[in-house]
Amino acid sequence: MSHDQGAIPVLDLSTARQPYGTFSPEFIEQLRHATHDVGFFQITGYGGSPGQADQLLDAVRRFFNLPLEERMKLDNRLSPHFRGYTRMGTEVTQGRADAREQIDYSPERPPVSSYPPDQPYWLLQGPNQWPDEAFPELKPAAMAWAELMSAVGMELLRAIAVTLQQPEDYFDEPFREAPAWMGKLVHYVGGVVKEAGNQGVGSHADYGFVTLLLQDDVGGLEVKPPGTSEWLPVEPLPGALVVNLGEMLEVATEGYLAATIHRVQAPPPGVDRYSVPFFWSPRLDSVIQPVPLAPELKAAARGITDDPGNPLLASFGLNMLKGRMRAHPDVTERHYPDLLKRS
Ligand SMILES: O=C(O)CCC(=O)C(=O)O
Ligand SMILES: [Fe+2]
Repeated sequence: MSHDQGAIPVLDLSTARQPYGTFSPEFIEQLRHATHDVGFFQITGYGGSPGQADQLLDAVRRFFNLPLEERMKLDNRLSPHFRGYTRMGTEVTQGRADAREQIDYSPERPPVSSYPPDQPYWLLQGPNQWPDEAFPELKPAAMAWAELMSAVGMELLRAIAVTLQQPEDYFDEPFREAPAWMGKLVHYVGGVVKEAGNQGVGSHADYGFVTLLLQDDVGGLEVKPPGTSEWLPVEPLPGALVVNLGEMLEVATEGYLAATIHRVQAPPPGVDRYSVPFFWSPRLDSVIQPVPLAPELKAAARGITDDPGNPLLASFGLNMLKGRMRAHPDVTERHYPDLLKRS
């Protein structure tokens, strides 16, 4: 059963499969509508331990309440892998500061010391930065969330493969062994970052396959469904995750599935908003091949976004690196001035 919120579908992931294991045709039809026609939706019934989501949001809130001096020990400018703490108002989207601070984290893997010049994305691999002394509970909570979200991301992608009339394991291969997911712990403020104005985070699409977003009850997230020009607010729904489609699905399907354009309005002055987006993403060296679409799906494909300011790349690693460099020009300038010239 779905309980849609106005135009925004709400799907119960616990009903996705039938008792004997295959996806339920009813769920697949709801998902096809949600992904192709609307472009984003919310899911409930995604599992996790009781209270896990609320406890994580609470931990995120407590981290951002630590003295700035403690947060700065994780300064992302110290990380050549774009990991750690981004100070308030220093991330850039659409050329403008965002009214948020955040921790970015990904799988803990050893840094790659040398790589071919055409594979610069290996620089994204490496260790995270955590407040081990000031707040030791944050890392296990964030990593447990990433483990849960990886399972949810894989399950959703299997269902999406079925909506595309493919076998359910169609997208499994690029995620094998070393998926390059990324999690963010985010704090938005109102009235603090003057240059940001009302931009919590500017209009963008995410660069992976699917994004699973946990948000508190403040609101401010808005999306633009494919082929429309109006922003729709995504009201917080307790117990649900918001799902966005990323650029890799647009590339793979020639736009039958469009990457969801979204933004966040900064909260009113004095109000704080917390969220935890999780980007379910494949290996850095994966190159996404076109899905062999049946004629009726091909006929409904809208083509790939042709934005000279944001060319979509079939190489996931290059697509992610492009996004990371653009969002964090200070990290890029400090560690990769040559790459900056090349791009
Ligand atoms: O915080 C949110 O609601 C969305 C954040 C987002 O879109 C992002 O970080 O990519
Ligand atoms: Fe996003």
